[in-house]
Amino acid sequence: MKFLTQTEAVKIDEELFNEYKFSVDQLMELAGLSCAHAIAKCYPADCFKRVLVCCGPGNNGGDGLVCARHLSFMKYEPTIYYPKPTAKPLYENLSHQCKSNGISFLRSSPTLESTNECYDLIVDALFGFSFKPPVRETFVPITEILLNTKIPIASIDIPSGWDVEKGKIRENDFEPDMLISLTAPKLCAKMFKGKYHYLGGRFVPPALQEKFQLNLPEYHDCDMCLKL
Ligand SMILES: NC(=O)C1=CN([C@@H]2O[C@H](COP(=O)(O)OP(=O)(O)OC[C@H]3O[C@@H](n4cnc5c(N)ncnc54)[C@H](O)[C@@H]3O)[C@@H](O)[C@H]2O)[C@H](O)CC1
Ligand SMILES: [K+]
Repeated sequence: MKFLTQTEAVKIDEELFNEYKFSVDQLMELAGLSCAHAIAKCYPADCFKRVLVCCGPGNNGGDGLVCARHLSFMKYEPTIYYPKPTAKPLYENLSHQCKSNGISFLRSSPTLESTNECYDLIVDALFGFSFKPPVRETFVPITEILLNTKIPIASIDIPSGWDVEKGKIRENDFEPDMLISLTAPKLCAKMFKGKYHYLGGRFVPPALQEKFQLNLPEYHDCDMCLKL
């Protein structure tokens, strides 16, 4: 299986939109749904009910909003922390759908103590493959919580803050318990040492897989995600 550079990840994304005519909403829905499925396989709702979903300003954050909505249908109780909501219809609609499904949004940053006390699992949907270090000020408190909490963290696509290609290179980069690589793993995933690595985003057309020589393993039956 191929591990993608940042440029390859961006190129595949562009081809899905431009050549294959997917809309971002379509892919985000499938990506977020596959993350919820992978999480449900590893952290059952009866033990990991209270989930803090941390969402960033880009599409990784959008995946998080979709994931939170699906988790709420799977007997979890998600809470969303979305410190920099993006003023675009896509994100506003996703937020609205979460609220309409009874999911609450935190008004201010949680503390390490409140996080440890109130949640059983954290979903990291802060940054994906377009992240450029260093982490900007708004997101510093939450990344410090991710670094110091003992609650398991499931990262969507990239552990937020990691270099997309070189991985965990900074002292304060946190170590997630789970990584769900979307489309194909990025190079940083080679450094992942957590318990569960899943592949999600079962939407890559065979011709595109071939063109980028992704060499993806086969998904089973009707599964949305695959344990790597
Ligand atoms: N093809 C696929 O597999 C799909 C993947 N999806 C998800 O989309 C992300 C990539 O999304 P993108 O919008 O390009 O970027 P990010 O979410 O990674 O982040 C951009 C966002 O973050 C801000 N930002 C960047 N660096 C920093 C920083 N140092 N500090 C603070 N903020 C930062 C930037 O300004 C933007 O606002 C991919 O990983 C998947 O998760 C799609 O959902 C479906 C298709
Ligand atoms: K992430």
